[in-house]
Amino acid sequence: MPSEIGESSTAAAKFPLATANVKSSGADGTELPWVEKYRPVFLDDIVGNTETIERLKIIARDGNMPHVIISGMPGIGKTTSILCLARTLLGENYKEGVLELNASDERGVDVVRNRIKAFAQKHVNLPPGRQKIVILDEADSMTAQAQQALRRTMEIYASTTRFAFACNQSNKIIEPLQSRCAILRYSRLTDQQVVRRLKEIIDAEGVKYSDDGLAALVFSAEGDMRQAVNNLQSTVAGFGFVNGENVFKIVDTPHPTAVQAVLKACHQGKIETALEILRTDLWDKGYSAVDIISTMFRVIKSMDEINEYRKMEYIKEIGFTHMRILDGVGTLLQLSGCVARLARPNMK
Ligand SMILES: Nc1ncnc2c1ncn2[C@@H]1O[C@H](COP(=O)(O)OP(=O)(O)OP(=O)(O)O)[C@@H](O)[C@H]1O
Repeated sequence: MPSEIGESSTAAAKFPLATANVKSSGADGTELPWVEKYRPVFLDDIVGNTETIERLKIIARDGNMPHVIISGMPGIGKTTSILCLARTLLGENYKEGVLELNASDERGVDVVRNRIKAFAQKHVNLPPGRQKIVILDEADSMTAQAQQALRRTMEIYASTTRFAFACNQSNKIIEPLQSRCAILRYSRLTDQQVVRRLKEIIDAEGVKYSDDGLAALVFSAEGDMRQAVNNLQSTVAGFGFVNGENVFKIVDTPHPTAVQAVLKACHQGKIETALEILRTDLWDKGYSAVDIISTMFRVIKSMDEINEYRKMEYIKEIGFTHMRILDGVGTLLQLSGCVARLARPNMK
């Protein structure tokens, strides 16, 4: 079945680089995106979600992989974990033993009926206790009909073929498939985990950086490692030096210091100052209302000078304004109203 072999070789080509053994450029000499260059090769290299990764390591050691669904937000290592697991389980048989299909491939009912079934029927010599693996990335974007068509295939060929689904929302996977799989949920990576990985890459690439640059990368990534690494690479490519200012220029979101200044002024009851900063440092610079309000939400959570009760009140107000903005009223007046309401309880 040449098409399946072709498919898996593309997959194999996607992750050939161990952290300790990195190639710096692609086949045509262009520099690889760092997310690919530093994509973990072994389960040990994956940062975060320790307990779940430990479970995968046990499966990798004992073989007999169950059908699995790995769900969680984007960029936290779901696909990478499955690829590492498949590589550990199948070793040199990876090419013939894996069929990887992602959202860019056609994955309708016909593909399930023909291609996946043909792969499941294909004979591949694997070590004892190992099965072929079908990896369905972004499985939540498969139609319900295509998912239905998988039900029987998964059962009939279970002795020779196992399925691994990666998705953002496991509830978009139909119940019958969920009940056939072990469901592993990945959580957002912590700031420390993102920092750790970024520092490894920074050291390996000899990047010049400052601590506020690192903090800005972590702040803007919100636990998404792919985003953090991409922003790091873009900042290096654009400015050669990673500091807070450069990172926020690259990610094009409001600088948290400006947003913090607005919130501080509100907390001190200085409404004119708050409105002035809102207008000149944020709105006039072209940031959208959604960007400003969502940065407000993230900044306020980390402002220790505000007591918990007041913080909750502020968050409620910011939340209501966020809703109105999402409803379509993203004007300066809307934001100014929010700022006024935040400042009011603190005014004499
Ligand atoms: N936990 C992690 N440890 C180390 N690197 C990671 C981790 N998560 C993501 N990365 C980096 O981000 C890139 C993308 O990760 P991956 O494709 O596994 O994300 P994903 O969770 O499957 O996202 P999506 O839901 O968008 O498919 C990897 O190539 C790797 O460089």
